[in-house]
Amino acid sequence: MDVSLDKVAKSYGSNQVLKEVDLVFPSRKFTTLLGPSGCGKTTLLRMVAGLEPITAGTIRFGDKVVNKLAPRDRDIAMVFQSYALYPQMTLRKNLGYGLRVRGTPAAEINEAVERVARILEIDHLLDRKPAHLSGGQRQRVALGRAMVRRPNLFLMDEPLSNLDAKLRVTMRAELRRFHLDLNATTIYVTHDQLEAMSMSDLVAVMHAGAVQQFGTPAEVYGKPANLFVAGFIGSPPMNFLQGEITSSNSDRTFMSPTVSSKVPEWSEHLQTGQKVTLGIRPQDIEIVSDGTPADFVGRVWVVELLGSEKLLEIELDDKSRIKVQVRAEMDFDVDTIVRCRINRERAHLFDNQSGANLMR
Ligand SMILES: Nc1ncnc2c1ncn2[C@@H]1O[C@H](COP(=O)(O)OP(=O)(O)OP(=O)(O)O)[C@@H](O)[C@H]1O
Repeated sequence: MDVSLDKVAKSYGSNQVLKEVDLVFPSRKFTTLLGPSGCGKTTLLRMVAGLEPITAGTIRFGDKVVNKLAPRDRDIAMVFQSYALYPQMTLRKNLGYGLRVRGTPAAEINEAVERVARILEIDHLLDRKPAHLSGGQRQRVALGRAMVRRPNLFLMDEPLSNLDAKLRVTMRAELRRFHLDLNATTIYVTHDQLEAMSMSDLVAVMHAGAVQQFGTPAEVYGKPANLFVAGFIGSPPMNFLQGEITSSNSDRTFMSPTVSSKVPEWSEHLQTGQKVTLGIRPQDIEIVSDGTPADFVGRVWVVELLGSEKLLEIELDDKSRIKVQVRAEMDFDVDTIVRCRINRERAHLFDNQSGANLMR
């Protein structure tokens, strides 16, 4: 069942927190709403759940308009940041709660609870109470409670944000695996781009109450629609440089006071004199040896070891800095002068007025 939003908007008084949003969450896909705090992701999720009335537009589950449908009639399961388990109940009771209040026969509840507990590998804990569980185990119980009912739609709002960093990474893989096993339509909210990139089939990048780009993780990373998406996705983040397009003969070049880089031949719609921002990821800059043509030259300002890579911060003449990622074996002392080349097939140029990516 697809979930579709058609010009869905939300205002609190005069404060418009969601502009007209058009989105389709495809059936059986794991789709993430990703964006910084306050961009409206939770509000959007709560509107899909029916917990928040919509100001304008239409929400459909399949062909059915659900604008006025009460949450309990939408056949959804929600998992929140706070697990909201019942402390006085055992896990078995916690997991079965949703079925019990619907009057499901005891034998059926038991079977469903045990099936889900096996999938989540918490079957040996069923007689314990939540206080005697670790954070990760509690999180699984919260997920299990949502899974027991086999809902049409899973809605999850930052379910991993209360876990420590290591467990969060483990749970990311587990959630992805649950999704592959259950194949239920899932809408997931997070501000953590690594979480979104690692788990999702599709990502809607949101900013200021609007969807900036909707695509696969590879698309939003490799072909960011605008400056916001380019800066938000990717770690370490993309470098941005202000400059303009110049031409001589048939060549066009991005020029700034410190950087000069030829522009790919296929980027035909760029105008001479156009003010642009060049975006380049630290992985897409290479340090070249003396004598090789370079796009810029700078001084190593600081070196950070990231594990199998090193991140160099290079200071240019105008004191601006560019991050360059190299293999950890490569040695660079601070204050060394280095020559750098931009991989121009991977560079992006953004219009300074609209922020739109001119290279798409
Ligand atoms: N009940 C409310 N009344 C008034 N304004 C609200 C209400 N709920 C949310 N807002 C405002 O709507 C905007 C979007 O909030 P929302 O919680 O959807 O953002 P978010 O992207 O989920 O952020 P976060 O990750 O911090 O929860 C914020 O500016 C918030 O202050």
